[in-house]
Amino acid sequence: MLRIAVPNKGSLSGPASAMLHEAGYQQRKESKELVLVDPENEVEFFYLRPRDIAIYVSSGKLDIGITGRDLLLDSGANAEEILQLGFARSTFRYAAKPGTADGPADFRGMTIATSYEGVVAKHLADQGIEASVVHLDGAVETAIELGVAQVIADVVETGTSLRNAGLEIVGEPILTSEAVVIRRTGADAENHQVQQFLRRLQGVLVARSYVMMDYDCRVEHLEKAVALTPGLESPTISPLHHEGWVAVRSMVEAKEAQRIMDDLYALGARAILTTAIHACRL
Ligand SMILES: Nc1ncnc2c1ncn2[C@@H]1O[C@H](COP(=O)(O)OP(=O)(O)OP(=O)(O)O)[C@@H](O)[C@H]1O
Ligand SMILES: O=P(O)(O)OC[C@H]1O[C@H](OP(=O)(O)OP(=O)(O)O)[C@H](O)[C@@H]1O
Ligand SMILES: [Mg+2]
Repeated sequence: MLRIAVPNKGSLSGPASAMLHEAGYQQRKESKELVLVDPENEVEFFYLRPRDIAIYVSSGKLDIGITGRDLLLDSGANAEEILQLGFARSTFRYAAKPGTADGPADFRGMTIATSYEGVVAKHLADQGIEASVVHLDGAVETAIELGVAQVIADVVETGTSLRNAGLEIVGEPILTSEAVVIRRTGADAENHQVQQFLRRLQGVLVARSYVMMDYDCRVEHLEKAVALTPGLESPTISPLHHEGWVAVRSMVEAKEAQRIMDDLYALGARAILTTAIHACRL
């Protein structure tokens, strides 16, 4: 049975469970459930604090886990990313009151508040900056107003939290993060169950970002049309009863679909349809 760690709270929890559900796995119905066995898929899910997941996975007690790249790096655990999942995207950045610092070099002697001590201590050490780091569990933006620190290092998505606290970003992003699947570093890459699990999640990622496009076009326009819709492998071309016309079927990126439909129409293609993909194995 494959043993998988899933975030039980916070920004990662809902989207992770939704993705697993979309991939055909059973998911817990109550947020208090800590373990769920899915016998049909031979998988056991452990709902754990996102911050603890890399530690469980690196210990070898669980085969794989879903967590944030920033949490993985902060933990220092012996685990590695094997798939990027595209949700809980964020950057991790320094921020301070305007006029405090132009860049990290100005942090010398200052105190930096963060929930990600591991990441911050390493970043400062790599740059040779001596500053104090104070650990806070959350709502780090308030630390400056309350005089606990002059600088914070925190997760930034829209920047709303920083703006509301009257803070501005200092320097370049320390890292960019998203939800990732992790396994213990050096674990058997060929493990059949893990490979199957990853293929299912990859199927969800493709189904979410691609649509199937069908259209009819004149044979003499086919080359140009196919250049617009090359597909992942190659488009399917079928003859039409109407001579001189073919039907084309190809996967296209959902965010490009409307532009491609306009371009195909301008080329003379007609009956241009897109349909959602519900599941897929590439
Ligand atoms: N506003 C956000 N937008 C996108 N990703 C976020 C956001 N806040 C946190 N994350 C990401 O979620 C993960 C942190 O999960 P965690 O559950 O610890 O934090 P949280 O969502 O802030 O919940 P909590 O309220 O428990 O602090 C990290 O990978 C982080 O980058
Ligand atoms: O740039 P934004 O879109 O504002 O998002 C970033 C904020 O979201 C998270 O906070 P959360 O609400 O989880 O509270 P926390 O600080 O207690 O973790 C994160 O810690 C930032 O504070
Ligand atoms: Mg948070």
